[in-house]
Amino acid sequence: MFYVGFSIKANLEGKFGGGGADGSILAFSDIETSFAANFGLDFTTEAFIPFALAHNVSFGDFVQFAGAVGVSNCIGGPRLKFLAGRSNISQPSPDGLVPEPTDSADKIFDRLADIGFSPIEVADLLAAHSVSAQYEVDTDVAGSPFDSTPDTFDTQFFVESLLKGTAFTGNGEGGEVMSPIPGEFRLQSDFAISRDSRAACEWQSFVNNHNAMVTKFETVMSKLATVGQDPSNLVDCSDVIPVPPAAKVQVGHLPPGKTLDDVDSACAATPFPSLATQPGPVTSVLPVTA
Ligand code: HEM
Repeated sequence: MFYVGFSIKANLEGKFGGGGADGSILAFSDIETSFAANFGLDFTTEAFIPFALAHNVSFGDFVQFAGAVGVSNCIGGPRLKFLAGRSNISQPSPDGLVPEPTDSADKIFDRLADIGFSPIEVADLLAAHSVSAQYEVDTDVAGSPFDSTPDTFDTQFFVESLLKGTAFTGNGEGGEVMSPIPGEFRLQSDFAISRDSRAACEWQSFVNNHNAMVTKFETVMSKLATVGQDPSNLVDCSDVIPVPPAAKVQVGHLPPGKTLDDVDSACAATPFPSLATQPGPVTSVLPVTA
């Protein structure tokens, strides 16, 4: 839900490449929620639009405000910067700008480079999947989360995404690959990025460093929130964003039953850190209720 339709390349070529973080997904929700990559976001846009209108806030500001408040509710979450003052005039984004779970790492890195993000920054952004679940990739297992602690903004997503996959949680279609824990859903895109040499060391660096993960996420989210905008025209209203509950742990753990042998080490420069295995029986992960 944080994505922005924008293309530096198209804009340079004189074509409309999307207005960036301009709230066009709310202004033109009927058009943009019909794009395959935005499937299911109609529930969110329907909920957001009346709030933004009732409080006379631009759609672009409202999307960023809702995202910042949303993640601030998560234990260990970031306190995202919130800049206000985006214009409420936008055009519908072109289709095809939002990455899909079936995309290769090359395709995603090219797409994100076209809005100004490096592969390392893509890894930083994907901390968002620490508090995420899927509802639309496989509706039969709606709510299956991307890590075993979807209510906590912790490093488990980075740990568990590097474990060898053993079984499908869903039907294995639409961008699902095998996950290491029953009930956990793994996107092919996360699998590919976590093991790609351009992002793998950044990805691995977070497994035992919660603060670095949060700080880097805050930085890249500031950038994402102003794609297509001139930040000097916006006013810093970050004081209105709540302070998230503090993280309980800095270092991730291997889930019960897993050892370092189950890790796909993908960073050539540094060995995977020696994480403890959580004691107890092997469990499965329950779906998140929306
Ligand atoms: C880089 C490529 C990315 C791909 C291919 C991707 C793909 C996906 C997919 C397929 C889902 C499940 C949607 C559903 O079935 O309901 C999802 C969920 C989510 N993603 Fe991403 N994502 C990417 C990057 C990001 C980024 C950069 C952010 C934020 C900074 C983000 C935030 C989220 C959130 C918050 C959810 C959970 C939505 C919910 O719980 O309803 N994703 N992502």
